[in-house]
Amino acid sequence: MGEERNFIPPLLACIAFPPLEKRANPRLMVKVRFAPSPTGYLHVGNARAALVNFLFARHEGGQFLLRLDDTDTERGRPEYEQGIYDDLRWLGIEWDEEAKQSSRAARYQEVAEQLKASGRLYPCFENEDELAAKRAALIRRKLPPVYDRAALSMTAEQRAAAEANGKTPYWRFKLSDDSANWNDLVLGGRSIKLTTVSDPVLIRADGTPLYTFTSVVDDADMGITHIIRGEDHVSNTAVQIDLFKAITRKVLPRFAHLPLISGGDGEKLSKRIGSISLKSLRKDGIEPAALCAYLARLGTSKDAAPLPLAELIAQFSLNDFSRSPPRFDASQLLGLNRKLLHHLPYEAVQARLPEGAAPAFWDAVRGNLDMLTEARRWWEVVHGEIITPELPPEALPVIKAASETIPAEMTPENWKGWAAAITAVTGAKGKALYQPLRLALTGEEHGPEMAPLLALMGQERAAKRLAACVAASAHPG
Ligand SMILES: Nc1ncnc2c1ncn2[C@@H]1O[C@H](COP(=O)(O)OP(=O)(O)OP(=O)(O)O)[C@@H](O)[C@H]1O
Repeated sequence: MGEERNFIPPLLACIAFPPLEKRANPRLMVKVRFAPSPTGYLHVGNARAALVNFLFARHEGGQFLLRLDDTDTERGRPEYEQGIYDDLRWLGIEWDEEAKQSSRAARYQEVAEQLKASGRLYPCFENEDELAAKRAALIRRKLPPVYDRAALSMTAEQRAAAEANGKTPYWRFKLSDDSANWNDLVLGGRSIKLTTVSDPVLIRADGTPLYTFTSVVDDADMGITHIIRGEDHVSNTAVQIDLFKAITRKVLPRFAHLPLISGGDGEKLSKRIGSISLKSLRKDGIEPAALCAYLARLGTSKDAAPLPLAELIAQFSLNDFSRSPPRFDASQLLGLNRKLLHHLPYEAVQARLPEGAAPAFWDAVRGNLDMLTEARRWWEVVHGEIITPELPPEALPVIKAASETIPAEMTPENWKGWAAAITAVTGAKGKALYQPLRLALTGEEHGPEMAPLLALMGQERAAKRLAACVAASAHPG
């Protein structure tokens, strides 16, 4: 883990975090966790949960734990696990500690035995059909479909008889008769009467523990002080608070439930169906810093701004989050990506530019990129080949005059004088002058400023392109 913790993506290498021990006040140590299941590649909703936990931890000088909920052996896969590490590192999210639920089976077993001994975990034998029939009967009587605890009143003989008949019990947690109250740091005050909730199943008939249980045991054991997660977990919270009190005397963690992000069309995101994954955004050329800046402010009262991670940490507050669910807006993310690229120094992108690209190239093109991958196209324009365009007859005099007046050396300063010389020969100005020239020299209608591009392209290449354009336009097809 040592090496992994020190990994800082090149883009963020300029931002130094003080070592944890210098920031932390052990008495008030905040500790949060991001607990994804490796059942698919992280999507933007998961990334937001991870980022908000990370920003909160760093803002408070606390610790950030990455905990893999890897008990779903059917859907979990090693490549998804690797994907989680890769995606978080790509975003610049470092974790201080790592845990895996798959290695904690003995501990879950131990806590389950304690709950059984105290009578809070009881065996049940009803199958799905029997439970569905009970629920339907309650609904017909207009009563809430809460489990009737029939299994709790079984005698030892009845249990033994059920097991002798080949039934294996699964285990429910006996909820208390109280209310679970919490002051949600995003949603506000919440109170849920536990008598309106069914006793949750914590252990399946095959002995494997369920998320509701493992998550509480881990949060208690690992000293989590704040549980920041998506609103999809809010229905678990009342039960988990009761369970937490049953297994430990520790202080309850605080809760913050963030409204879920929906897709561009309002659809629900899911790892399992591969919604807007970080992997695909990375492949599309989105900068991790742009995604962080976008997600840090999504669903908050603040406007998105292309801020570096250190600034997002400094300005972070859970109070900024609104209670309404935000939508993922790809065009806003792209806008931030663009703004961010414009300000990135050469050193931050050098490794991802085409081989041989120097600072002058980056300075010439960066103002014109939506994504860094587009730099390759401009590299071709200045150092490679373009498709020679065919121009309409009225544009030909400009190109011919350009060929005749081309300066012996192509420097950024020569561009204005050259354009004036073409005007003097043809009378063409403004769009009538610049449009055909740009097309003939770059093959593109729009792009970065011509002066630095031409200097990079060089006199010889420019002259060849003008000649080829004259030939192609004079003999179209
Ligand atoms: N659309 C979403 N918006 C914001 N947070 C989300 C969204 N979906 C999941 N999360 C949060 O991401 C974290 C990781 O959750 P989890 O691994 O269960 O993801 P998931 O996408 O719901 O997975 P799956 O599709 O496999 O059920 C949790 O805190 C969860 O609340």
